[in-house]
Amino acid sequence: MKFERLQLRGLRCIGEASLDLADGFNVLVGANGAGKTSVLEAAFLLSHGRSFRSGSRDVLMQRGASGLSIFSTVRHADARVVRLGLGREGTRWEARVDGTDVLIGQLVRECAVVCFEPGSHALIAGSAEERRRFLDWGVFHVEQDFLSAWRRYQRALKQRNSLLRKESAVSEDLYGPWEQELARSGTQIDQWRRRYLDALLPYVREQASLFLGELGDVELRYRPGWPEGEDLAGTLAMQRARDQAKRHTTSGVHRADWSLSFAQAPQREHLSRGQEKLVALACLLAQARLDADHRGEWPIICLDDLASELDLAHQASVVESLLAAPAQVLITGTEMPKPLEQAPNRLFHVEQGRFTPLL
Ligand SMILES: Nc1ncnc2c1ncn2[C@@H]1O[C@H](COP(=O)(O)OP(=O)(O)OP(=O)(O)O)[C@@H](O)[C@H]1O
Repeated sequence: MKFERLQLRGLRCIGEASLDLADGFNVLVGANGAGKTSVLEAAFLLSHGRSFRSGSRDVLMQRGASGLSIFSTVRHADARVVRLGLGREGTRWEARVDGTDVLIGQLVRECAVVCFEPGSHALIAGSAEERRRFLDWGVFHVEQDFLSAWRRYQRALKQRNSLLRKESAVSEDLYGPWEQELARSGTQIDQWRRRYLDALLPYVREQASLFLGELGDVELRYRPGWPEGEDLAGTLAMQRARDQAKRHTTSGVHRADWSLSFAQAPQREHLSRGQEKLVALACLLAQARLDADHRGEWPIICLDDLASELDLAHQASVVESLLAAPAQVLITGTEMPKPLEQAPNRLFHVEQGRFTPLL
């Protein structure tokens, strides 16, 4: 899939801009603070409904502006075209698909964007929440019922936690239905995640051998969030007294995690900072490839400041693998990335939120 014309208004330093994007590599070059990353942020926002660099969408709105909007047509591999919009007027955020109001969460069904940026190494070095988010994004795209199971799980978790936090004693019977729901939806989510990681492993191996061949073979390990082999309903009932003391649910899929280990770097602490970034990139591109095989088209790939994140040889192998994909890529830099000097499909010079096409 690809963005055709990306139209932005009132986003950070961008007053108004319209970018006609090409099929392959779109390179945005400009000084620090010029507004390059803001374009990637807009692309990501249009697919995920959230920014990759700040928790709140509201900070994206240009200071003093009355509204923010992002529009784009997305052309799919089967030639289907959808028009996506996301914006805020006053205090309300709204999303549209082909002119019809939709929930912001529905945008992700229409358009997939994968983004590698300076914060991406958190996938390896950050909290388990980052890794669960990565995993669930992948599962969501292959398992139709994932979202509804996830919502049922979250609702039951909220209810059980609120029972655990009650000051006065509550009947133990009240826990039963919520624990059964947690076990039912949680066990389903657990199975989907394991299946997804099994499917992802060959893709991770392929990407990792390209970027990190010196580290040897890679394995993925999933930790479910409760003792392996135990039944979740039984664990929850058994741990109720402990959870009451802690005032929250300490076991379940919301506590799961996964990790990678390489033959030559069995623990994360064995990786250099640069290797952490490369592992994160290998995982993101592996997920993009799996997604491409599943839906028959590549997600849109955003690479923020690749030249300062990776050395030249690794930049070249990333570019080479994406040229072969083929994917639409949006890439930023203070200078033209060397491996793209010969052939960017489109080049924009960025200055103070304005975009000048040079190619
Ligand atoms: N809410 C806002 N309103 C107006 N301007 C903002 C707002 N938020 C951020 N900015 C400004 O917008 C610009 C954002 O730039 P962006 O991060 O896109 O730059 P960049 O070209 O990617 O820079 P770098 O190369 O330093 O990463 C910065 O100059 C920042 O000060």
